Amino acid sequence: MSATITQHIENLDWSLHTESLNKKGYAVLPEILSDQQCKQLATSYNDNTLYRSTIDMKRYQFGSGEYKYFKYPLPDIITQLRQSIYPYLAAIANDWMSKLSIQQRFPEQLEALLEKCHQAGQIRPTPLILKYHTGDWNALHQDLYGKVYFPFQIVFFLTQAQVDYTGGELVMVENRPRMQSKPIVLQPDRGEAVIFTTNFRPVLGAKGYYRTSMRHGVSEVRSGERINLGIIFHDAQ
Ligand SMILES: O=C(O)CCC(=O)C(=O)O
Ligand SMILES: [Fe+2]
Repeated sequence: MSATITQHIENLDWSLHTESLNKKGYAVLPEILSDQQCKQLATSYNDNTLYRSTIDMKRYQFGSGEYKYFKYPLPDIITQLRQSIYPYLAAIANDWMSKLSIQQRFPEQLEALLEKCHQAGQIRPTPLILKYHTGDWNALHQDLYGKVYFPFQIVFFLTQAQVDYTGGELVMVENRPRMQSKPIVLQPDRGEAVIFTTNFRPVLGAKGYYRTSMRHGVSEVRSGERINLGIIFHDAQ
């Protein structure tokens, strides 16, 4: 694994990000990717040897825009990010399962989670790269892809808001049982990343922990071109 990415991930303030995930269901990671890395990943959108499929979002009524799923073996940088971030999130995931009295526990290393996916017939890689132009958007959704799913995912911003595009905010909606939903709207800088809840998280109420579920999407891009990298940890059916 590349020392620089692993080191960089180790040096993040994980107690701060853990607190943010526990309190809000998301955390913004500062300056994860360099401008050069963002540029390289964004350019690789056009290299079709890297992908297993291309999705026209309009065709599936997912919104408007296009995305591509990477094939295995993933580009090194994606493998490194996925492997080095996973253990921090697995610890939080297990704490969440225990708070919600759910038996399930997640392994400490990504390889073991992927093994579980494979045993469940989920063998296709899920990291993806998304490209939106003026007028494009992404409907609110969840990325579960099968019985085995990890409660966190990450989206990396490869283009710069107000420079490369306007609009195109990352939108999250938290469904609170018997209450109105909470909207969250973020527009991080290029190189930053947002970790968020894939499905649900524990919230402490008067009678103990209850679940709130989260969906995410992207508001309409008003101008320009917006390219993001999504890292989902479980494989798909
Ligand atoms: O384009 C975005 O910011 C969101 C992409 C997305 O839905 C994902 O990464 O799962
Ligand atoms: Fe998504």
